[in-house]
Amino acid sequence: MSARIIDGKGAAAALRAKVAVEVAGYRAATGRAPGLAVVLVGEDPASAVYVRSKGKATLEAGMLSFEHKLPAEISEGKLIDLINELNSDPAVDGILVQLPLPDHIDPNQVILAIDPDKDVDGFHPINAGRLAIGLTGFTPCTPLGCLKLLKAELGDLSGKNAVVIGRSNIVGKPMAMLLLAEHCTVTIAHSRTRDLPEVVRAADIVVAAVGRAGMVKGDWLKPGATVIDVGINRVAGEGGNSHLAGDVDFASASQIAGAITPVPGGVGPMTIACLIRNTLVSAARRDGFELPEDL
Ligand SMILES: Nc1nc(=O)c2c([nH]1)NC[C@@H]1CN(c3ccc(C(=O)N[C@@H](CCC(=O)O)C(=O)O)cc3)C=[N+]21
Repeated sequence: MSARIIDGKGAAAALRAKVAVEVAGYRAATGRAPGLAVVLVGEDPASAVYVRSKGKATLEAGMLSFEHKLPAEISEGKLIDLINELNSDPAVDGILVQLPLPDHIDPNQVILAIDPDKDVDGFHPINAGRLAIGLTGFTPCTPLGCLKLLKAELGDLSGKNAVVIGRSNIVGKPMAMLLLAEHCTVTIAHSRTRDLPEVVRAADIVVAAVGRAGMVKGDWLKPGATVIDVGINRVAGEGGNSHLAGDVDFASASQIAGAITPVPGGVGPMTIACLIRNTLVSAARRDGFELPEDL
């Protein structure tokens, strides 16, 4: 084991503490607390767990949490009615609709209904466009968390070769945009990439977001590379047990990488910390309350 283990859990706790300090200042200045509305449709147990930890983190930061639990059978129209109410509710600074949604609801229609200036997930096309052209908006929480870990580890990223494996709207594409804005040379690899191991071997920075447990092996890595593992895969073990595994084969990768995030305890906790951060940013923008540059 030669790699440094990047402590995402610790970094997330530190970010949440910084946010809490700023929330206190915001409340003192404005007489109100930032509010996050989380909408959960149906009873998916994994989603229920995430929603609970988001609610807890929101309250711990001194913000208000509004949870809306809707039955799986709710129509797309009724869900959008709720979003419209939240859009015009002055107590709500951020709106998050937990994905995935049931099959009869088109997630694109739902995301389009969210006021872009309350879209703390950064999933609305307006925010994707703002990110792409360098305007102020909201950056999706998982890639933002990855970027914060990378900058804490490496400092200036300018000129580095970065390979993002995965091209989702939620992680891969916005991650590539963020790294480009940091002046990296960015390659987006995906399931049809030819000779992926060779592509990855050129990278100083590897962000793996493919959803396949253990896919990225140690011998794919340039020695000393910084590896950010976004994967959260539940893997069946012996005796009906299961555990979480990343997209990177940690045992082999940690022999070669310079630094690597663990799963759990890496990117996941940063995602939630960045959601809290984005909610405060939303509230602060509405009131012209100044936040530290680097929050
Ligand atoms: N609109 C929307 N926004 C999201 O941000 C969103 C979503 N929908 N749907 C589901 C995914 C997943 N997600 C996670 C957040 C934190 C952890 C996390 O903290 N994971 C812990 C482990 C948790 C465990 O033990 O299960 C860790 O990696 O250490 C994981 C996953 C946010 N998501």
